[in-house]
Parts: sequence; structure tokens; C-alpha cells
Amino acid sequence: MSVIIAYTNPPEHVREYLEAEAELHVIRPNKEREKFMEVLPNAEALIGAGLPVNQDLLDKAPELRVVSNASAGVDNLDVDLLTDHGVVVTNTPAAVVDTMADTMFGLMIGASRRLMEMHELVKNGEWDRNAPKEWFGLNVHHKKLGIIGMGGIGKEIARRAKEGFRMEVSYYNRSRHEQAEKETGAVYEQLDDLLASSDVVMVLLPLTDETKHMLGAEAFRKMKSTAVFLNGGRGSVVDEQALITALQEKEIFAAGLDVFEEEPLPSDHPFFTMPEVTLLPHIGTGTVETREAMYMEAAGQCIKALKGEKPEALVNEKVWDKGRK
Ligand SMILES: NC(=O)C1=CN([C@@H]2O[C@H](COP(=O)(O)OP(=O)(O)OC[C@H]3O[C@@H](n4cnc5c(N)ncnc54)[C@H](OP(=O)(O)O)[C@@H]3O)[C@@H](O)[C@H]2O)C=CC1
Ligand SMILES: O=CC(=O)O
Repeated sequence: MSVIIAYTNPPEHVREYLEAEAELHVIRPNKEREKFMEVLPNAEALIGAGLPVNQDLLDKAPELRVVSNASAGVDNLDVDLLTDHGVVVTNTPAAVVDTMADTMFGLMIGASRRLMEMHELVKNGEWDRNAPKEWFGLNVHHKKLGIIGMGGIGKEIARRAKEGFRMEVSYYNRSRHEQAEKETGAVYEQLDDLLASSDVVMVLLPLTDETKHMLGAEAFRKMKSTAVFLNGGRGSVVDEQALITALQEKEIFAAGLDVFEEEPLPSDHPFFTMPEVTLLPHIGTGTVETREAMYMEAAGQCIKALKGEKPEALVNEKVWDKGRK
């Protein structure tokens, strides 16, 4: 079995695991184009994060049977196309959950309490008096959290918000998840109701044709003027220009973002001059332990699929029942 891992320096135990199971090629496709093109024709599996896999790549990889994304999001892949070609797609939903929940709480407190603004102010030597009221933020505890996208991450956040922060939690999702409601105490609401009543609106949606720009001007107009808006899903789920306008017009209080329509952010982006926006560099899962766990999960799922065993994190269920290569 020939496996490509598209990564600069995979963790040693991941490399050892894969080498014991397959002929492994460690390649950075963008930097080692020639080497990548050389091994693609025989590659049966591709492990990577954010690597676009489209018709062009498929044409060059006729033996490809598995694409294992070392991320929860799969918007870099044309999943329908891969399914049509009988290629199994997997991702890493288990490894990301807890660290993403940590990140979102960091963003929630950071944006609500204006922590980054205060940090800059102290570092700039502007703390020369008792903190005046103009520096105050908003409470998080006992407030209402509205989660949009009640998947693995949303569920963990709901649980912690209820138990740890004593928040009232509601959620909006494509389908209602009664089991998650029982487990976390979160309540299902229609999107408009959630937007109008939440103190913190948190987006954890995947990017798909349906979710692109799902949160736009109309959504921001419905929110409280004290609302804090957070996005940890994908940048393009939000109409960024509409968010900028909503913040400038003070339709909402603040925003905390880990993901953007264009990444990295272009140097002239309006967010850079907006103190009410807390920015992270798409680092929701960026801890040493979790990145390693993501690559290990991706490697495990990949080898399982190559051996014909059904992976737990199968993205394209359809391919398993019919026409898998
Ligand atoms: N910032 C970062 O570093 C990270 C970002 N992410 C992002 O977070 C996303 C969510 O991750 P995760 O919780 O693991 O994913 P899940 O697949 O577990 O959850 C996604 C949820 O979104 C819901 N959903 C999908 N489409 C719609 C829609 N059109 N309208 C309403 N709800 C919808 C799904 O509903 P249903 O149950 O009906 O399918 C599901 O409950 C990832 O796809 C990724 O983009 C993930 C990890 C790290
Ligand atoms: O953005 C990261 C992911 O896991 O998805």
C-alpha cells in the first residue's frame, strides 16, 4: 500500500505507525511538486490537511482509494466527486473536540471582557489610573449562549457552558438532536429566535453550499446590541463585510474569530484597526497534543479504510455501500 502524508514533519509515532503498515511518502505538495507528481500515480491513500483534492488531482492518482483529512472540516475536498470515484473520505472529529471547545471559551471570554484590548493597553503603559468604566466588558456567566451547528464541538461547548459557566444554552441545527439536548440541557430554537435572544452567538458550522454566508446583514440586525459574535467553523459561513458593518454601526458589541473568508488575513483588512474584534490565526486545534492526535486519528482511519474495515470517521457514508474502490 502506498500512502502519501502531505505534512512537513509528521509526529514520530505517526510516521512509525504508517511505515509499519504501508510504503510511506512524506511530501509537502506545494514545496516538493516534482516529488509529489512522481508518487501520485501509485498512491492509494493521501493524508493531509487542507490539501485540495479535485478532478485534476484524481486524474493524476488513478489508484487513489482513500483521502484522510487531518482536520474535522472537509471543505478542501470535492466530496461528491470523490464519492463518484469510489474514494473513501475520512476526517478527525474525535481529536478536535476538546481543544476546539477550549479555544471557543477563550474567544468568548476574550471578546466579552475585551481581554486583548486590555492587554495591549497595559503593555502600552496606558494603565495609569483605576480602570475606568470605558474599559469594562460584559459578563459571560449566567448569560444566554446560542450555538449554531450542534455537532461534536457544539455539544461539548454546550455541556461546559451549562456546567461550568451556568449559562442558558440554546442551539440551532439542520436537524434537531434530542440526544444532545438530554446530554447537555441545551434547547433547540429556530435560528431567528436564537439570534434575537442570545448574549453570545457562536458559529460552529461546516462550510457547504448551504452554509456559505448563512450569517449576513439580516442576521446581525436581529442580534442584541450587546451580543458577542464568535466564529470557529469556517470564515465563509459569515459574510465578513456584513459583520464589519454590524460592528461599525454598533449593531453588536464585539466579535471573536478564528476563521476568515481569506486566510491568512490580507494586510489591509479592516479587522486590524477594530479593537472590538479578537483575532486568532485559525489555531482552534493548535496545541502540540491535539495536532499529534489529529494526525494519529487520520493515520488510523486511513489504514482501516485501506484494509477494508469501516472507519469510524467516514465522511462519505454512501461510498461504503456502493462502488468503493
Ligand atoms: N477553527 C478550527 O480550527 C476548527 C474548525 N472546525 C470547523 O468546525 C466545523 C464543525 O466541526 P464538528 O462539530 O466536528 O462537525 P460536526 O459534523 O460534528 O457538526 C456540524 C454540525 O453542523 C450542522 N449543519 C451542517 N449543515 C448545516 C446547515 N446547513 N444548517 C444548520 N446546521 C448544519 C450539522 O447538522 P446535522 O447533524 O444535521 O448533520 C452538524 O450538527 C467543522 O466542519 C470545521 O469547519 C473544526 C475543527 C477545528
Ligand atoms: O480547521 C480545522 C479543522 O479541523 O477543521
